[in-house]
Amino acid sequence: MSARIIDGKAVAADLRARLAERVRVLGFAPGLRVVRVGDDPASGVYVRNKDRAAQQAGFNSATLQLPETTSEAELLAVVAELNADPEVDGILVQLPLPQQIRADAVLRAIDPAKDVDGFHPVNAGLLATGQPGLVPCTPKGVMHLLRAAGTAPRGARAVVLGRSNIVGKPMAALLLAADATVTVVHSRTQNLAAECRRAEILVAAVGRPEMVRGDWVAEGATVIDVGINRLPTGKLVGDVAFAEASAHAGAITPVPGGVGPMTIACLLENTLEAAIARRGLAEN
Ligand SMILES: Nc1nc(=O)c2c([nH]1)NC[C@@H]1CN(c3ccc(C(=O)N[C@@H](CCC(=O)O)C(=O)O)cc3)C=[N+]21
Repeated sequence: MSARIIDGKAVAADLRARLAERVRVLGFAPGLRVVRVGDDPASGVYVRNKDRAAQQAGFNSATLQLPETTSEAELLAVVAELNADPEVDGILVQLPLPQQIRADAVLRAIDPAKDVDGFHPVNAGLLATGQPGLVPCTPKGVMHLLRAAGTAPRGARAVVLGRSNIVGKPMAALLLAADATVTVVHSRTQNLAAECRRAEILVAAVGRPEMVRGDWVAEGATVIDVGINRLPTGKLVGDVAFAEASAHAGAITPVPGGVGPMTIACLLENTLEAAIARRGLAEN
């Protein structure tokens, strides 16, 4: 079998167009502020793509660039200012942060109502308990991709490879909320390949280039590759060996052009949701 390719770029463009239309109807520009400390290379492309997407969809978006030497207190002061600014609906502090700053302390300082990354413990807890809140962008984007691929989670065996707070855990919670039978596997799991081979939906989010081989993929499975790894050669690859996996999967996301663009579109979706909720508006 040769898998259908799930076109994340197209699904993201479609979502962004629908968000732009909702923003137009609402008649104001939702405010997004991204805070970047230092210049971690993983964040560079992301910040540029996000700024362009936000402007095009009618958002009021800006990136605050702080020096690598910024102290935790200084960053917390910036967050407090953004929390207090009525024009700001969404705040995102780029990770990773320099080592003198405790990421957990910063994430906890963001107003949960403006936490468009969905990383605040309040939003994580709301998701874990099945209550409405802001949901992390990457797993939210994966749910959109499954819908676009025609893969229904209900009753399906889903395996999530990776257990980070940013992707793995919220991904498992979303799949569970959508009635999948969810298994989370990780670096200490015995016989990873066999566990993955049981999956009808396989989400790879470990950050290890091409770790998932062809024989880890069940015939006809839907494979979602969250990894974005740059090889020493400069080539961008996912956590899945794409060519091998495509020989078994029914549908698969590419890297680039899969989950990455969805993360950005969902950041805008979250910012719009936050703007509507914070301002006490309803859409009709
Ligand atoms: N608080 C926080 N939230 C994040 O969501 C966050 C972060 N920090 N720090 C950095 C990572 C990285 N990240 C990406 C999102 C989209 C693409 C993306 O759109 N990639 C394109 C192009 C990639 C390329 O050409 O280099 C693609 O996959 O097709 C990449 C990377 C979000 N991150």
